[in-house]
Amino acid sequence: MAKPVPASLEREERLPSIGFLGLGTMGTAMARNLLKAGYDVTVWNRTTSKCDALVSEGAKRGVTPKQTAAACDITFAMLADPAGAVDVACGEDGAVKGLGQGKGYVDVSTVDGDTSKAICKAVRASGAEFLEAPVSGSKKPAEDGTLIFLTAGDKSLYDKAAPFFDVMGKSRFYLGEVGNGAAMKLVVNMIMGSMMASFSEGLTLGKKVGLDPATIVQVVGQGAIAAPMFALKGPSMIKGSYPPAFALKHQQKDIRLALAMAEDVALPTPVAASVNELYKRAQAAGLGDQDFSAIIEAFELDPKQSNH
Ligand SMILES: NC(=O)C1=CN([C@@H]2O[C@H](COP(=O)(O)OP(=O)(O)OC[C@H]3O[C@@H](n4cnc5c(N)ncnc54)[C@H](OP(=O)(O)O)[C@@H]3O)[C@@H](O)[C@H]2O)C=CC1
Ligand SMILES: O=CCCC(=O)O
Repeated sequence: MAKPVPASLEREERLPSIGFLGLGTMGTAMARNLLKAGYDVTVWNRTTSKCDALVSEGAKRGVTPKQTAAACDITFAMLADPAGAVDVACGEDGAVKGLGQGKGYVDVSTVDGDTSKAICKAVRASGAEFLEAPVSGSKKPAEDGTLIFLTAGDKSLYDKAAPFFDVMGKSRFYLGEVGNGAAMKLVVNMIMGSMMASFSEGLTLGKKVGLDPATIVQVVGQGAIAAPMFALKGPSMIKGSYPPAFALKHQQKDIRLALAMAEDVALPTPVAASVNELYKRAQAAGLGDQDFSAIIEAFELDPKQSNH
């Protein structure tokens, strides 16, 4: 559901032009909401055909991240992982080469703090401002404009980007220094990945001892451990169906980054460490592009099995 046209649009003042780099599951939905809100949006994706739909809906087509950033006031980036985020920001035709004084770069990818700080350094060296803003919420919240933005970095850019966050999301947090947004996101996803693994383990045990998995989902949904995630994913999990909203490979990346963050502060994380082994086992069995709820399959896989 598109949000109402911002009041500033009705005053016909020049609105900031927006670049959006990375049109995967999340980026496409987020950029579409900015377009629907009436903003001037230029999109770019490594696989260029993924831009076609939004261009047909009125977006401009960016040629490279550099050209896109040069043409826009504020550029968002929504990439798979640290390598992708660095490639797009700092690579051969990276966005940083198109940035400069008066421009802003908002990286909404889920990466580690060190990656975020490295991109921030390169962006600020161009004279532009930087904000990390990873999001909580998956495909449907991205489509519905109900994401939660976990931001950190240049406060003045946070203030400039606030109307865009409010089009794409339901809430936003400003967490101070660069790295704090990444840390908050990794903490939340470490918890979420462990919750999903525990839910999967319980469903598998219940099935083994003869319980009806659908009834387990119902009972869980009515008690103290009820969670929207279990209600959303449970019915398809028990049918062995895992339509990708949040790919298992990205959840494993997030847990891997969270474990590294814990290592940096010498904190033992036995739960996440064991859960990570399950995600790695599922990924080795070829489930990486399935939804992260496919983790349930890991309990019945041969630990030595690998499809790679
Ligand atoms: N899906 C979800 O529920 C959520 C995901 N996230 C995070 O958001 C980010 C994006 O997730 P999602 O949209 O699901 O991921 P997708 O896998 O759907 O999309 C990944 C995007 O990154 C691009 N990409 C990857 N590597 C590179 C590279 N080296 N150079 C240029 N572009 C690259 C892909 O381009 P191409 O199309 O060419 O492959 C694609 O546009 C991830 O960090 C994820 O952890 C955060 C919250 C929720
Ligand atoms: O990083 C993606 C997690 C998905 C969600 O927050 O529901």
